Formats: sequence, C-alpha cells, structure tokens
Amino acid sequence: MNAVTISGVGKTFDTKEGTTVALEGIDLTIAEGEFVSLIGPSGCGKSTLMRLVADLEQPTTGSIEVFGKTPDRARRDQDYGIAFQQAGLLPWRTVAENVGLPLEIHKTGKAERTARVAELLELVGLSDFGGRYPDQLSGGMQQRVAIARALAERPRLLLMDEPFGALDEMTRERMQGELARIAGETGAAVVFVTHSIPEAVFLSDRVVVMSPRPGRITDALTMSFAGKTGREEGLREQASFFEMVTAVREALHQGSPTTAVRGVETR
Ligand SMILES: Nc1ncnc2c1ncn2[C@@H]1O[C@H](COP(=O)(O)OP(=O)(O)OP(=O)(O)O)[C@@H](O)[C@H]1O
Repeated sequence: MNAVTISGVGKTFDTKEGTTVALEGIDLTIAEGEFVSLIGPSGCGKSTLMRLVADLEQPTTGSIEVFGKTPDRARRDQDYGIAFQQAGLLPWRTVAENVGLPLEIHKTGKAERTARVAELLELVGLSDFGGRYPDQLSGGMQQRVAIARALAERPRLLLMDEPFGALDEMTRERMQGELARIAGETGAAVVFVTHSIPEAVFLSDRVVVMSPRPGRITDALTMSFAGKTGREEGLREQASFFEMVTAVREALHQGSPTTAVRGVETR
C-alpha cells in the first residue's frame, strides 16, 4: 500500500482579486517508509499540496488517499503527524506536556503517556529538558520538541513544511542528521517541503521538483549515492552528493543552471 496517492489534483483559490490556480494536474505516489522532498520556486504550491494531504484544504479537482483512506479519515485515525516551520508549542505547557498533548487529547492513560513521553524525549535527545518551558529552549530544541510531538501517536507518515527554515546552518545540519535517524528508526514515510537543495538531497529518497505557478511536478529524481545507503554526515562530502545537488539544481532550472530561481537556496 502507498502512504500517499495523489491523482490528478488541482487547487484553485478564489479571492477578491481573482482566481489563483495554485496547483494543476498533480500525480504523485509516496511509498510506505519513503522520504520525499518537495522543492520549487516560492509560490509554486508546495505548502498547498502539503495542506491538501493533511486535510487542511480540499482539492478543487482530483483525489488524495492516505494509506488508502480519505485524508479526513486518516486524520481521524491519527495516521500522520505534522511539523511546520513555526514549532507551534504551547508556551504555558512544559516540554513534556507539549509532547504528550496528542496523547492527552486522545485519552491515553497517564502511566502510558508518561512512558511514551520519556521515550520520545530520548529519541530527540531532550531527556533532561522535559520540565522546561518552550521559551527556555533554543530554536533547534523547540523544533525537536515539535518533532517529538508529531511522532507521539507513532504515525506512519510525517508531514513537514520547512521545519528547519528558521535555524542556523549548523543546527540545521544537526537536525537533518537527527531527522534522518528518526525516520530510519521509526520507518515512517516523510513528505518534506524545503527551499534548500542540499537539505533535500541529504534527507530524501526522492526529490520532487515543481514549476512556478500553476504548480506542476516537472521532475522526480531518485537520490542514489555510490556505495552509500545511510544518511550519515560523511555523505555531505561525497562526490555523488554533489552530483545529486547538481542534478536537482539543473532540474529546477530546467537545464540552464545560471538562471536564479526565486526562493530556492543552493547552500
Ligand atoms: N488560502 C489562500 N487563498 C488564496 N490564495 C492562496 C491561499 N493559499 C495559497 N494561496 C496561493 O497559492 C499559491 C501557492 O502558495 P503556497 O503557499 O502553496 O506556495 P509555496 O510553494 O509553499 O510557497 P513558499 O515557497 O513561498 O512558501 C500562491 O500564489 C498563494 O498566494
């Protein structure tokens, strides 16, 4: 079974200023356990596509299935966890209470919740910080709390919209390493929106390239690294890593690597 099946999806927004065709003719399947990044110029509809999968918007045309169900059913079955750019933590709750929130909402018993929260904090390397409040943590730590919370219900799918966009480069690389490890350990499929080509290459099994509005998929590149399967740090220094970065850049620029694409970072 696929984690996500997107068939002929289009999305149009009607506003006072007129109609915006955000997405057109999107076909994409994401396998169970697969890590797929969406990359493309600013405004090409990456977030919209993510919001459609997360049942936060409805497609104008076409259909979406999440583990063979409607996005609405999958949401109610807690099949996916969401982590977006702003960590979105509740400032009046401790780290442990934020991570345990989805479990509390779904009435998991206290003992089980405490055990699961401890496990999640360990997974994201924050075991010593459960009693702190979000404003006592760095941005990277807050993002890790948000990821732990997204994983609370053991989702088979994680939807992440630029989760590391606000972090400094060193923290960002460390977070990428941790996310790669967590995705590997949990076996969850991940759909990941990013503006960074190296970030997409480092993390993904497949990088999906989108065109300027109306957003369409123009390419889907499978990442293959000579003699490497894991996403360990050394990968960033490999010749095949740079080859993949170049391949994605060229796909974005559709063969003319000198033209700048608005909203995409090559660092
Ligand atoms: N609720 C809405 N109402 C009207 N237009 C919208 C709405 N949401 C998105 N759009 C429009 O749809 C298009 C795609 O937006 P979206 O946020 O999905 O792009 P994006 O690729 O995620 O952009 P960025 O990389 O800048 O975050 C944009 O032109 C945007 O203005």
